[in-house]
Amino acid sequence: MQNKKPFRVIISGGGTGGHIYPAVAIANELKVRQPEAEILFVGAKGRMEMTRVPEAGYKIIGLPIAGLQRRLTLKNLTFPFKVISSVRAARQIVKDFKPNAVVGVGGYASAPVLFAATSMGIPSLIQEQNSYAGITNKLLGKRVNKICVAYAGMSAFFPADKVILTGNPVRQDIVGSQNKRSEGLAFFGLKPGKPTILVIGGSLGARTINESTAAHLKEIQQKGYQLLWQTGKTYYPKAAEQTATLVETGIKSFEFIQRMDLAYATSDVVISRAGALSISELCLVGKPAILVPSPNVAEDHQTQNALALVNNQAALLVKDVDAATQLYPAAFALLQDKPQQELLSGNIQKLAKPEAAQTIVGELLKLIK
Ligand SMILES: CC(=O)N[C@H]1[C@@H](OP(=O)(O)OP(=O)(O)OC[C@H]2O[C@@H](n3ccc(=O)[nH]c3=O)[C@H](O)[C@@H]2O)O[C@H](CO)[C@@H](O)[C@@H]1O
Repeated sequence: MQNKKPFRVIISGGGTGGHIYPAVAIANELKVRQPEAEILFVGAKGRMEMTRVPEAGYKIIGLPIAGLQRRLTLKNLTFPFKVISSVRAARQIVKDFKPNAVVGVGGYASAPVLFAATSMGIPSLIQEQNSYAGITNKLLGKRVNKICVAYAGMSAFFPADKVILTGNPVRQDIVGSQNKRSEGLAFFGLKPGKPTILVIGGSLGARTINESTAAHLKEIQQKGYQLLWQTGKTYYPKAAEQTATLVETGIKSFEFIQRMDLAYATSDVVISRAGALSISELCLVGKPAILVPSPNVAEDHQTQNALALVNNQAALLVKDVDAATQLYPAAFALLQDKPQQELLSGNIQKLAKPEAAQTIVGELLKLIK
């Protein structure tokens, strides 16, 4: 299929920030290298990408696709129909947009779009964020041309000749966030002299981390610390109530933080889930971190993500089951211990891959040419 310039690229996938933001980072880098390129996102109706992608300045179309529920529910009866209509819709989108290449970043929409594109012979690339590949990406790996990964040893899941170790692409504003501390303090209304804890529960929030944080709010205040606490949608109304009288002392809760670059820049210690993108971002910003891997993800891959850091003395780990008793004692101890902060910060920075977006876009452009 011959296209006239400017060339066109579809980026498909989403579901959570860990899939959406690498996609945005790839799109941004593509725009830097090829300002004329037309980029279309394809996501899943009702999921986070349908708001976050337009916020980042890109057009998105939603497919009716949804996941299969692990429990037996009536919703599962509609699953095959949603898959069929999504595959049809994906084929039509690919036919209409006539992309020169298609990128898949994981999440529900990735599969039908890449399936359609590869069956039409359109060059394609997958970006796999985790150290463990799910079933969909394993199947797609056989069909696509290239697979950009963030961890060594991924040829256990994919054909070795297609795998390229690039790292996870991180948004440029986060890559350059080191010098934004005063901007961050002003943005969040915090004081320069007080140490700040940043709490992030992945893009959807984390119940255990939220509960431990709620239980320690008084102590955080008494110790003179500030807090930026991202709770996710479900917990936010409760957290907003719990922090209402503490806001003046620099203890603040958020459903979602748009300016993660400023949140990282402002913080002294970070408490976080161990999603692949959070890990990649923490490496780039070089923050001392305590990771609490989610126990609810496939093959316990967040523990694997976290251990890659912990085994290099680049982060601390508190298990989800121990969070209630151990998380904040560990955070308070770390805030008191400058040498430990410096050790973790130095080591975590060594694992950063700041060129990931550039390398991936380089591979994509090679495919198009
Ligand atoms: C529960 C679940 O399935 N988690 C998976 C999901 O992670 P999930 O999306 O939760 O988390 P990640 O840590 O990978 O990425 C979060 C992304 O959202 C951004 N962010 C987060 C909070 C916020 O308030 N504002 C904001 O912008 C972060 O900066 C980051 O870019 O995808 C990851 C990548 O495939 C996986 O490793 C995780 O295991």
